[in-house]
Amino acid sequence: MIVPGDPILTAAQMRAAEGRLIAAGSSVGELMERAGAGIAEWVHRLAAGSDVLILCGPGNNGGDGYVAARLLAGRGMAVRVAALAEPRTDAAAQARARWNGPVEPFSDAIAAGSAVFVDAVFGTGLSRPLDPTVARKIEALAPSARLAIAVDVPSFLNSDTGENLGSDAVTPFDVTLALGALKPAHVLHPGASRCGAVRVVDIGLDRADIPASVARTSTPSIAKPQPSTHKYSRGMVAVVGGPMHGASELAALSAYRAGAGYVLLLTGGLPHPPHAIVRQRWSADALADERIGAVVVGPGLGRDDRAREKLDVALATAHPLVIDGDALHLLDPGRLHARQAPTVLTPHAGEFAALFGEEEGSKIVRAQAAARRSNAVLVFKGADTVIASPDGRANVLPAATPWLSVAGTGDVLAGAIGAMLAQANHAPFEAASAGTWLHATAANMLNRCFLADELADALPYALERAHG
Ligand SMILES: NC(=O)C1=CN([C@@H]2O[C@H](COP(=O)(O)OP(=O)(O)OC[C@H]3O[C@@H](n4cnc5c(N)ncnc54)[C@H](O)[C@@H]3O)[C@@H](O)[C@H]2O)[C@H](O)CC1
Ligand SMILES: [K+]
Repeated sequence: MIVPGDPILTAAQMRAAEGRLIAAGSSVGELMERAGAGIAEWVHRLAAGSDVLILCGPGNNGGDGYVAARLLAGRGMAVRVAALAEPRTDAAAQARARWNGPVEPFSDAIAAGSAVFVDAVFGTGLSRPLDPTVARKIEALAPSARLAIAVDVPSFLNSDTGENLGSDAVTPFDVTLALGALKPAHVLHPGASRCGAVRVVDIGLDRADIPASVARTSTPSIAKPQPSTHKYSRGMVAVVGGPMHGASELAALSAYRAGAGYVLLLTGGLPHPPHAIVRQRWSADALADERIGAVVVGPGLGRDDRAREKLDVALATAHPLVIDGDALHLLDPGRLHARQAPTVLTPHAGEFAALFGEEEGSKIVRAQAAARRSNAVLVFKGADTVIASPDGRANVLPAATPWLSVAGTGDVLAGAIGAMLAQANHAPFEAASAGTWLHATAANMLNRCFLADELADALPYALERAHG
């Protein structure tokens, strides 16, 4: 149900892919020519005749810049080139030698500025924090230009993590031209918000030859109900409630809005709208119904002994399980290995750190490690969301609308994932990815101040898009 999205490669994976192309007969110079040609094409199109300033660094990112400069000048554009340092790779030195125009000192170019600014200072090779004066200069040029374009990644970003290794300026680029494939910096916070629109430039990497285990989430393919469909085949979701009724109500509503056929809310109480939610009191055998396709536990559960008992019952069932909110605070993730049915955990950064510690590495790497350790699918939430499977696959959903920062949206996410997980033909990683996509897409469609209830109500419109 998840259509493979654009692959996301680390610097080491990019180097390995480049190495395979070179082993098959290409040279670094040829790859750089392709990269430079792709950049020149985009800059030519976007600059619409304006003059262009290209800042080149010492490595192959700078080499791409020299190639683009030569090709743009060849197309009659006014191009200036400035260098931070002399080329340090053979390919970059050759690219510079083929650039016939002058190379200005870095500081002079900064002072003069230009209508279109192309940042080819550092790419995937940035290995340590940038000299702050250099970082500040790059970041000063971006807002002063009519258009700021980054080659591969904005030069102050750690390509593998999306961390800012420069100054704290937040001015984004307008466009980032990712060479060959996306990098984590294009999808992970804060890098993603500095990149502007990201376009992938083809440099001849064969899609079949590059790792696809980490990808940007694409639109899932979710089947519409068919004439033979009945409420249980659409999925029965049981939401285990607790003292905070609103949270479990939201999860239950959301499960229906994301397409579930039957939603059981285990809180008891008098009937009240929406009447479609079947309310029952909690009992130790409340989850015994074999028709239950997924259980959601955590929203509004509380953290007392009674909550712990309910979580224990849910863990002991053979139902797929979404563990969210309060239940994450009660959980020992080591226990999940004993479960036969799949488990999805939905922590935000604080809950993630409490469960798995503050480990090194990008959000993708940390989510992958936690998924392996706990034998669960991880939905590591935040401005960006990483969905990781114990088998090593990961999907990244770049930042959705910041209007999501309101109470109850996490409960809506848990319910949407529950609905996806409850359908018999949905595997857990795909279900978690699809639920996360529906949630973000509904929020992006609203894209204004909303209540979590309204977000749940918008899910059917996102679902419609996923029907193709
Ligand atoms: N991989 C591919 O398939 C292709 C990549 N291309 C482009 O090449 C860059 C990566 O090139 P690389 O030479 O490895 O790295 P950089 O250009 O990013 O710079 C490395 C250079 O800079 C020095 N350095 C690193 N950090 C710092 C720092 N903080 N301050 C000062 N200097 C620093 C480092 O020592 C090196 O000397 C990739 O992004 C693409 O743009 C190809 O052109 C096409 C194929
Ligand atoms: K760059």
